[in-house]
Amino acid sequence: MPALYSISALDRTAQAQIQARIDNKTKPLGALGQLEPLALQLALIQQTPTLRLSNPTLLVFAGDHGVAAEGVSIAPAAVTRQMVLNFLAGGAAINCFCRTLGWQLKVVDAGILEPIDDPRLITQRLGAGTANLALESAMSQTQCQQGLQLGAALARREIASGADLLAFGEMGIANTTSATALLAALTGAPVAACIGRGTGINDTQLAHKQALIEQAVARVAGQTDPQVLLAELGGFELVQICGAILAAAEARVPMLIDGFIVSAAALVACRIALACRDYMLFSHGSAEPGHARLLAAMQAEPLLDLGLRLGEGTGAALALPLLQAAVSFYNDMASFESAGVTV
Ligand SMILES: Cc1cc2ncn([C@H]3O[C@H](COP(=O)(O)O)[C@@H](O)[C@H]3O)c2cc1C
Ligand SMILES: O=C(O)c1cccnc1
Repeated sequence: MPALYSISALDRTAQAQIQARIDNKTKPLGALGQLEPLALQLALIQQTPTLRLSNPTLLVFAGDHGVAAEGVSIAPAAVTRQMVLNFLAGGAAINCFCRTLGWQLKVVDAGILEPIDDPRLITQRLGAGTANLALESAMSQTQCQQGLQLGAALARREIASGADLLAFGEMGIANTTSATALLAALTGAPVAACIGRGTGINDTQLAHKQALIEQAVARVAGQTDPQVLLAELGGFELVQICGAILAAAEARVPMLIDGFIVSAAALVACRIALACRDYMLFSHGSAEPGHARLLAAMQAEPLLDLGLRLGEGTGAALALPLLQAAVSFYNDMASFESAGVTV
């Protein structure tokens, strides 16, 4: 049973008025570049004269992948759990960026191999890792449905406790294999045009990864239902991110989409309910080659191009100051009239 989401496209009635406010700021027309459409989108989402971005929340979802046993990553599946412990200890790249930004990180066990008993971890496990997607469905439709609901419920709780922006990150060894399979299956692009080296695998591993993804995509040939494809090819972290995205869009809360993996979950969400695209902001272009294709499928223009290929929500964290800058210029920058500047 597909979930029903009540997601409305943006109300664009005030668009001309918002654009006029941006154009009347004391600067040449368009001179704030990409920050201008960013402010416009935030203003259309929030529909308030003063924009608010005081409580951004980053949720990092972790899950394990059965296909990792095929050696498609530089690391074994056990590294997912080790990295979750690293997140909890504050030692990962994303922890450093969050500290720099004064941003709180929340970590979710969506289904890593072995549970971790730590009250700081949000535990909503769908299982002990997925099945090998090359051979069989990664998870059941029931698990997928449950994952969408768990992700959505978490997003709703965060929003109810004041989050005014949600950002998503992920950790899951081999999840570029899952994300690539989803990209190929959802867009019909050949696997060879979607694939990349993820964590940095060698040529032999890359060839094997491609053969496995081709096998997975062939296994689901003819299937177009995004939720079915998500269960077949996804991961527990991807499913929960997808549910969280749908819930954020339903609540009209803006969200920051990170790199290749989170973008794959975002594309699934768009295929489930196209209107959720209106609430998405894209942090960066990943060095993972398929990311450009994912972004194109969502007509998305990322903010940063730093050659990142890490995930964890690192790009989303780095883009947050740009969102804050867009909000501050929209709220506080003088207009030509108020400043008495005549051009
Ligand atoms: C130590 C380490 C830290 C990471 N942090 C994020 N990823 C990233 O790499 C993984 C995806 O790439 P692949 O499909 O090649 O495994 C994900 O866990 C992603 O978050 C990491 C990977 C490793 C090894
Ligand atoms: O862009 C990403 O999200 C990414 C790329 C490579 C490896 N892990 C994540």
